[in-house]
Amino acid sequence: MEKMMEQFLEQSAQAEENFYRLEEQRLQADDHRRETEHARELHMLQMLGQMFSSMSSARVAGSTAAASPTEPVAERRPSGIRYLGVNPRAFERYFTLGSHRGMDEDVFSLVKTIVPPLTSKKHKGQDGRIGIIGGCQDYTGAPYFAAISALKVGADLSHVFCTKDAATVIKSYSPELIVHPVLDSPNAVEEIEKWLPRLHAVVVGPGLGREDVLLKTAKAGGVCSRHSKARDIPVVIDADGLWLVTQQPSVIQGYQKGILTPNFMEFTRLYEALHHEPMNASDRQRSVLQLSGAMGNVTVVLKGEQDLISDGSKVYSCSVEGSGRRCGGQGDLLSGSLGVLAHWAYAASEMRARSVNPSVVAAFGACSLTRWCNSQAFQQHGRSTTTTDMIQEIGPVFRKLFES
Ligand SMILES: NC(=O)C1=CN([C@@H]2O[C@H](COP(=O)(O)OP(=O)(O)OC[C@H]3O[C@@H](n4cnc5c(N)ncnc54)[C@H](OP(=O)(O)O)[C@@H]3O)[C@@H](O)[C@H]2O)[C@@H](O)CC1
Ligand SMILES: Nc1ncnc2c1ncn2[C@@H]1O[C@H](COP(=O)(O)OP(=O)(O)OP(=O)(O)O)[C@@H](O)[C@H]1O
Repeated sequence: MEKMMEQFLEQSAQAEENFYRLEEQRLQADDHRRETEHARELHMLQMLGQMFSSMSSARVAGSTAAASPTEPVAERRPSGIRYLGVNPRAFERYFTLGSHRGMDEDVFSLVKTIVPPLTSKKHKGQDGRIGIIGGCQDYTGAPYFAAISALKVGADLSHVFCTKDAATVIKSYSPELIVHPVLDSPNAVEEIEKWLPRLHAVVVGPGLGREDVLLKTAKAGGVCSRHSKARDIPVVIDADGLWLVTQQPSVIQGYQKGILTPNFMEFTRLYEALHHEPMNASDRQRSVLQLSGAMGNVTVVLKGEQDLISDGSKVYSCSVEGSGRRCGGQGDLLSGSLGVLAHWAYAASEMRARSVNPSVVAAFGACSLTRWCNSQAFQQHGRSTTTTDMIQEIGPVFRKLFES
C-alpha cells in the first residue's frame, strides 16, 4: 500500500512537472506571438508615417507647379517645416568647396533668435529705421515694394529717398512711408546725409535707374557715405545699385556689413567685371563663393531657383518652396526685408557670440520669407499673383516661419 502510494505521488509529481513544462512552452509561444504582432504593428505604423509624410511633401511640392486654390491656406506649412523644426532636405544645404555636409536647422533657428521681442518698453524707431535709396521717373514700384516690405517685416520707420517726380507717386501708394524727394536735387548728398545718422540700415538700388547723376548720388550719399560705413550699418545693394558696383566694385569691397542681392543677370555682369573671364554657369556655388571672396567677403545672395548665399567662406542654399510665378518686384520685397533683418542680426550678434555671419543669417531669413510669401500668394491667386499679393502675406508668413 505504501509502495502504491509512493508510485502515485511520483506519477502525479511527474504529471505536474509535465503540466508546468507544457504551460511554460505555451506561455513562451504566447510571448513570441505577442512580440511578433507588436513588431508587425510597429512596422505598419512606420510605413503609415512614411506614407503620410511623403503624401504631404508631394502635396506641397506639387503645389509649386499647379495651384490648388481651394486648399485651406491655414492648413499648409512650408515644405520643410514640420512639427518642431525644419526638414533639412527641403530647406537648405551647406557647402564648403571640397566637402559637403548637412547644416540643417542651424541658420534657420538663428533667424528666429534675431527677431526682437515686441514689448511695451520700447519707443518708435527702436526696432528699425530703414532707408531705401531709389525711385525715379521710370520706377516707382520698386522702392515702394522694398520700403513697405521693411515695415511689414517689423521696422518701425521706412524712408524712401527718390527723385522729385517719383516722390508724389510713391507717397500716393502709401501714407506709411516717409518719402524724401531729394535724389535729383542739387544738394542731394547733404539732403540724404541729414537723415542717415538716424537710420539703422540702407538699401541702395531698387528703382534707382542708371542715370549717372543718380548713381553718383547713391554712391556718395548711400554706399560710401561716412554715415553708413563709419557708423557701421548694414548696406544692402540691389538692382541698379549693383550696376554701380559693377562699374566700381571698390565702393563696397571689403565692407563686412555690405550685402549684394543680384539676380542671375546682375551676378554675371558683376562676376565678369571682377574676374575678367566668363562665368561658369554650371557651377554657381563656386562662382558665388569666388565673387564674395573677390569682393572682400561682402555677403552675396545669388537669387534663382535656389538662392545661394556666401560670405566667401561657405555657401548656403535656400530652397524654401516658392512658385513658378516670376512677377517683377519680388527682389524688392527681398531687399527691403533684408535691410531690417540685417539690422536685427547685427544688433543681436552684439549681445551674443557669433556662430554664423549675421549677414548670412539675415539673408537666409529674407530669402525664406520671400519665397514662402510667393508660394502662399500663388495658392490664392495663381497666375495673376503680383508682388502686392506677396506683400500681404508677409505678416502671416513671418509668424509661421520665425515666431512659431
Ligand atoms: N514695378 C517696378 O517699379 C519695378 C522696377 N524694377 C526696377 O527696374 C530696374 C531694372 O531692373 P531689371 O532687373 O529689370 O534690369 P536688368 O538688370 O536690366 O534686367 C533686365 C534684363 O535682365 C535679364 N534678366 C533678368 N533677370 C534674369 C534672370 N534671373 N536670369 C537671366 N536673365 C535675367 C532680362 O533678360 P531677357 O529676358 O530680356 O532676355 C532682361 O534683359 C531696377 O531699378 C529695378 O529695381 C524691378 O524691381 C521690377 C519692379
Ligand atoms: N526660378 C525660381 N524659382 C523659385 N524662386 C525664384 C526663382 N527665381 C527667383 N526666385 C525668387 O524670387 C525672388 C526674387 O528673385 P528675382 O530673381 O526675381 O529677383 P529680381 O530680378 O532682382 O527681382 P525684381 O523684379 O524685384 O527686380 C527671390 O527670393 C528668389 O528666391
